[in-house]
Amino acid sequence: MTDSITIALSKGRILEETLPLLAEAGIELVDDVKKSRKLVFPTTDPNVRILIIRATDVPTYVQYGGADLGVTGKDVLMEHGGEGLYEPLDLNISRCKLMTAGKKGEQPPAGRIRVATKFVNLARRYYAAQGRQADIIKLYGAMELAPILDLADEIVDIVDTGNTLKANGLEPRELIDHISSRLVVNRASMKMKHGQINPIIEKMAVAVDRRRGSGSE
Ligand SMILES: Nc1ncnc2c1ncn2[C@@H]1O[C@H](COP(=O)(O)OP(=O)(O)OP(=O)(O)O)[C@@H](O)[C@H]1O
Ligand SMILES: O=P(O)(O)OC[C@H]1O[C@H](OP(=O)(O)OP(=O)(O)O)[C@H](O)[C@@H]1O
Repeated sequence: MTDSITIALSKGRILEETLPLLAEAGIELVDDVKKSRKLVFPTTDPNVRILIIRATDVPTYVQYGGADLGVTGKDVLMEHGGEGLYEPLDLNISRCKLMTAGKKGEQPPAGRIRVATKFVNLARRYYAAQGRQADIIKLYGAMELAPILDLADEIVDIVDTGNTLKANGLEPRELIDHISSRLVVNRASMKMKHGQINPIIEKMAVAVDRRRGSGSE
């Protein structure tokens, strides 16, 4: 029997950068996602469908089996914790850095530090590992405003070109980790549906290697 496979993706850069890799595994969207209000999409493989959900929800859907596979940033995975998930493949897409940042020319306080971020769990772990006392303030976006409005001394956020920090009078401080997007797999699905999931992983791995080799990332 052929099981059906559900893949969770998020709109935006992850969707755009994952679709060419899935195409090399024979999985292509039939509809134009941008023009649709649907959340579940059929693909050219009758046994595979794609869910379009919020980036931060991808690990949760895969953990609880709502999706068998998903693609998510390492930052989101670090924040989620990774329970119930296999992480078999670094897709080498949506690359960026997870950093601390603060007001340009300002030093972080010597004692307790106030940190604004949407990554509260990973920020807590990071400052604890540094032996620094930190009050973590949860925000859902526009973290760059927090130091300017004196809500926080520092932020923990994604940095790519550094333009967003610069445009808001901030500068990067410490590198927490290099980030790229990962393929994640539900642990039970990996066992029960390995006959279908393994070939998808293998074909995507070949596509990732080829891109690395040709320098197109
Ligand atoms: N400027 C960037 N350059 C490269 N990669 C990035 C950049 N910003 C974020 N990413 C990576 O892409 C992933 C998805 O980011 P995206 O902006 O599409 O979603 P989001 O807005 O963070 O999610 P949500 O909609 O849940 O708030 C992030 O988790 C991160 O790994
Ligand atoms: O260093 P840069 O090249 O400026 O990129 C960093 C910005 O990119 C991301 O935001 P994005 O543009 O994805 O918008 P979002 O906040 O809606 O996710 C991230 O949250 C930073 O704000």
